[in-house]
Amino acid sequence: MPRACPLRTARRRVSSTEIRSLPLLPLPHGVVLPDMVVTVAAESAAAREAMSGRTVGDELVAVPERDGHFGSVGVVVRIEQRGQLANGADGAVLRALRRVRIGRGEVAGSGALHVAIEEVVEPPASDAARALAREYRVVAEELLAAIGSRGASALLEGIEEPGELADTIGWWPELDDERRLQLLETVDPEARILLAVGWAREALAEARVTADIRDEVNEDLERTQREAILRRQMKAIQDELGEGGDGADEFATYRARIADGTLPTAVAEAATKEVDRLERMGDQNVEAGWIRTWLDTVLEIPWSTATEDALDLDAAAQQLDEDHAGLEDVKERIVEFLAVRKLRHERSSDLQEDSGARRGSGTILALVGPPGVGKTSLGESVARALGRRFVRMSLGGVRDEAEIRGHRRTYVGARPGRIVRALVDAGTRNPVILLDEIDKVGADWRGDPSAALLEVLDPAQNATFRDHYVEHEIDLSDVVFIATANTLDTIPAPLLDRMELIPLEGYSEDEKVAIATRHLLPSLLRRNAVTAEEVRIPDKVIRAVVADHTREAGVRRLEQRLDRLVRRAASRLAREPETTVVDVGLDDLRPALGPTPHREDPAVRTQVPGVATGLAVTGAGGDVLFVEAALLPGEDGLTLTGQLGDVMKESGQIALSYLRANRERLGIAADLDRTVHVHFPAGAIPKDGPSAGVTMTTALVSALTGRRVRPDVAMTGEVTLHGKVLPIGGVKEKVLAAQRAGVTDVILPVANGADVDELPDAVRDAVTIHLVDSIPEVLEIALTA
Ligand SMILES: Nc1ncnc2c1ncn2[C@@H]1O[C@H](COP(=O)(O)OP(=O)(O)OP(=O)(O)O)[C@@H](O)[C@H]1O
Repeated sequence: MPRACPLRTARRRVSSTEIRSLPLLPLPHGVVLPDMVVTVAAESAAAREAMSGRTVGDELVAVPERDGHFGSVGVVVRIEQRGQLANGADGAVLRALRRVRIGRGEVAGSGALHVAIEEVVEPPASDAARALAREYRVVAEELLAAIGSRGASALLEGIEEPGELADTIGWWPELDDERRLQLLETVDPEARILLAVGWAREALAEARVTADIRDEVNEDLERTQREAILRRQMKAIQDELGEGGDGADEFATYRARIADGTLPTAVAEAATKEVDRLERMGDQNVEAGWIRTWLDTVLEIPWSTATEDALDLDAAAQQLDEDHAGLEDVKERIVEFLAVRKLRHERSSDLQEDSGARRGSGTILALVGPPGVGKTSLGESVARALGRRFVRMSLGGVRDEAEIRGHRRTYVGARPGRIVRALVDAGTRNPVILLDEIDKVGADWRGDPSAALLEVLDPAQNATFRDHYVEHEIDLSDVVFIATANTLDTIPAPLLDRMELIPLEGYSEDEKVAIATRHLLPSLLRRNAVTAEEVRIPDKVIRAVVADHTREAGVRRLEQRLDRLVRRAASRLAREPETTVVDVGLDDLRPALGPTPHREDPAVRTQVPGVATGLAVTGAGGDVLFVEAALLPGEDGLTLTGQLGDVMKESGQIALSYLRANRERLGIAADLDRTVHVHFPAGAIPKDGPSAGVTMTTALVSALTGRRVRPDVAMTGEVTLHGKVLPIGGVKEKVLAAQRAGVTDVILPVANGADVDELPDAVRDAVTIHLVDSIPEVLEIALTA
């Protein structure tokens, strides 16, 4: 809120410290900022008095007046012109010169109110203000370009001072008066340019959305008009050829399609009405195009076309095995899911009363895991096993409810939502629809797509799903929905409740090599039209690609790298007729794939005391992360940096409190009443969770005692105030990440013992797992002597 102070009208002489006084021109509407030229009507008595007897060249001070209060800052204005305005009122053209603070007021002999003004001396611009000014220039130019007013940016060119530049945001016509007032009263140039940058960015975002909507509308209108013109031309040509193109054929075709008995009665009736309307309307009407699009959509929806389910569970299990190496648990759970479906199907007549149980499967499978672990391809396998069509629907970045449920037909550019489009793509009413990246659905002012998804996924409601565009109920109860997600954190709870979660973890090196030889390579060879006899890639080469040229939880990048090797070999075969076999060896990796990518190496990072190697799970799988701790002079306290969430900050506090309480036992001689700084590098990535507790504590003890952390040790675990180590999630992901980073020893909470038993043998052979119960045990293993 702008600051306002009641006008003080003490009848006394202006004190000598107040520099000068000027007649006060009240501004009940609008705000005048320095450098503006404005026309003002002397409407109120106060304004008339202020202007009476003033001529061109005289100065006044213009001060915003709101609810009988004057602001504390005004602008000195010079009269440029006097005269009558178009409405007969007395008026003047004023040029605003500079900001001044308003002091005491006094009524002069003429009856006009004079106020003392104090010149504002702006401090020299700081570096921060100059940086903001540069930023402002960039944003303002983009803003002007977005509204098609590029030339106007020249106006900013001559303005050097950040404070002056900030005032130009006041010219933006959409800026409201309250903000203009705030701008006027913000005397500090750095604070002012900061405001201007923020508002300019906001205006830019709005202008972009408006431009997008305009483009969409124009595009649709253009398309409709173009279609109308083409139809007219087609008709003219048909007339010329004597083919009697009076459109009768088109209507007859629509009517025949409606009459073929596949549409539900209500839909058939509505469609017939639309054909009648179209027939009456004539091609010139833009609406004709919209009706045709609607009819085409409705007629394309597979209202009653369905595939017959193959419910042979052994065949399904075999299909899943053929398509995927490993993943035994996952495949087993999918077969269980199919078994339940089969039972429901067979017993559906017994379940007549319970419509929820009768319809569909009741639950939705959700495959959750890092990228490239085979979630999409498992979905495809399920479709193949059931003998159903498969459609993938990517939900990444969907923020608009209409994306799911369609736009109403009254909306220009309306079209059906993705669910309907997926059914049309499948061509059957009972496909497998993969809702890809359900964790990336977001909500904003356009509505919440997850509400629409909830309806789609709810067996009690999805038999009567309504798309806004189609305007009729569509039965989705026979669709099998499978969702995929990288993480559960961002999935709204009500959606999660509907889903049966199947976690997929990352693959170990051996598993990756097996997937590559059994699945990826054969299909890559086929795709590049060569055989395994012609292009030979031995296991040791694949292993080297896995270990040195990829660093991922899944096999997506591995597939790309192998594809590059196969393509190079295939192109050699094509170019050199004398070559019949290409043996890809270790020496070929560097020329084909480039140097091995740079790694954050724990051995390098932990060369100084105060750095410990932790393990974390991100949306992309497991990863190592380093925690740095340092002791600084200053007040006692804890500084945590690196974009940490609240839970992580709390575990920092816990670590420090534990150290304070156990100083002697831990051999800490350093003074703990100083500032302790803990930083998580990769500061651009937000991090949260309690599992970095042991890593923080270890880094702190290392910094405080000067003992380095062993370079080959990585750790994870939550810590309590008493130094107990509690269990954490994502053990397999974390251990695999440690192995990829060349770590040989991993410290885990003892309560995670069961997870360790589940690790592949090869992984357990490669790294030594230490199960610990308390911090002293961690330090014993992790710190060097
Ligand atoms: N266990 C496996 N056996 C055989 N092939 C696999 C296995 N896991 C992954 N793949 C293959 O790896 C490739 C990438 O898998 P897919 O696209 O299914 O990953 P995803 O988990 O869906 O990833 P994203 O989350 O990025 O969509 C595919 O070619 C897939 O066939």
